Amino acid sequence: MGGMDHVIEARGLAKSFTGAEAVRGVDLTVAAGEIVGFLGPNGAGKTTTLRMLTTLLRPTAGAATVAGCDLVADPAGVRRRIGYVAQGGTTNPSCTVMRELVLQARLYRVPDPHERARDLMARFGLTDRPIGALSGGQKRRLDIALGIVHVPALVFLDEPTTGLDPQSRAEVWRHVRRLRDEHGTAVFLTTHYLEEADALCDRILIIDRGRVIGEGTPDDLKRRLSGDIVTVEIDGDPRRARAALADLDAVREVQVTGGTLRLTVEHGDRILLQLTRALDAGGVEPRSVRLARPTLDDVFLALTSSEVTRAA
Ligand SMILES: Nc1ncnc2c1ncn2[C@@H]1O[C@H](COP(=O)(O)OP(=O)(O)OP(=O)(O)O)[C@@H](O)[C@H]1O
Repeated sequence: MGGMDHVIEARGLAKSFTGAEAVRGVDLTVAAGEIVGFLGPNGAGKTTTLRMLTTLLRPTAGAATVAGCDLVADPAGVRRRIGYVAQGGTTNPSCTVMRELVLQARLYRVPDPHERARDLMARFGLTDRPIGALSGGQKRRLDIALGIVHVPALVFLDEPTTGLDPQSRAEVWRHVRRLRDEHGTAVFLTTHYLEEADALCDRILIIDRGRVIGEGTPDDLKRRLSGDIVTVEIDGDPRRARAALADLDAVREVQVTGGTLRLTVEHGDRILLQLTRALDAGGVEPRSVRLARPTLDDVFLALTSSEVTRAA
């Protein structure tokens, strides 16, 4: 670990406010070009962690390297090298899109501010209008364009699609993916939408009560929870079906309800054929076989509510 392959490396990052430990020792790494989502219930410590990583809040303990600079020793270096898109943005409604982009480009000493502004407008599908006249989705796209005007290797997005309709949300996701795919930009984002984390993120960190309690790709997290669920409907004797499946290692659990078998399996996509062959061999004809994965909502609820039980 370490070196230029990681744009964030944090160890034991903590923040106490008088009377409250908001973040209690967070370790995290983000690789170059990675899209990482930070999820957690209200008050979990997401914003506090994000504010520490973007130098807006000084950690009480711990250390981090962000975009190659030491967070505590060189906050100005971190600020120059990262992009930060705050919740709700900070733009002036009477200013126009072009002017705002040019100003931001000048602020970051981008070589040709007008050229850069035009390029970003084309890329984010924006025309030059007063910012106050933009739709919610266009405004968010402008916020992101402003955050990356200086081509940072890492951009922080705080709840990038909160309040947007599904279509505008999908549009923002498409732009975030393009940032990564075309420019290798790493993205660290907070979100309350599990569907967003699932669709957009390479990796997810789940934080609760100031600690990271789960981490992995969306698929890893779902698999770790309970495996996949295969539902098999049969016409004949369910006992016969159960016996036919008894020798399959990948089947962890079988529940029978009438003519329906609900199997908990490892890697459902890989064993579907094996499963139907075993049924064939046992002389059982399935009427239907369906594969379903647990959703990220299931994972999130299981992790955060088990934490509550443990603490109680
Ligand atoms: N300036 C502050 N002074 C005192 N306590 C604070 C301060 N900022 C945050 N906290 C507390 O720290 C904890 C974590 O807050 P934080 O805003 O980081 O959570 P969050 O995960 O971002 O929540 P949300 O999803 O609601 O935005 C909360 O209990 C909050 O009340």
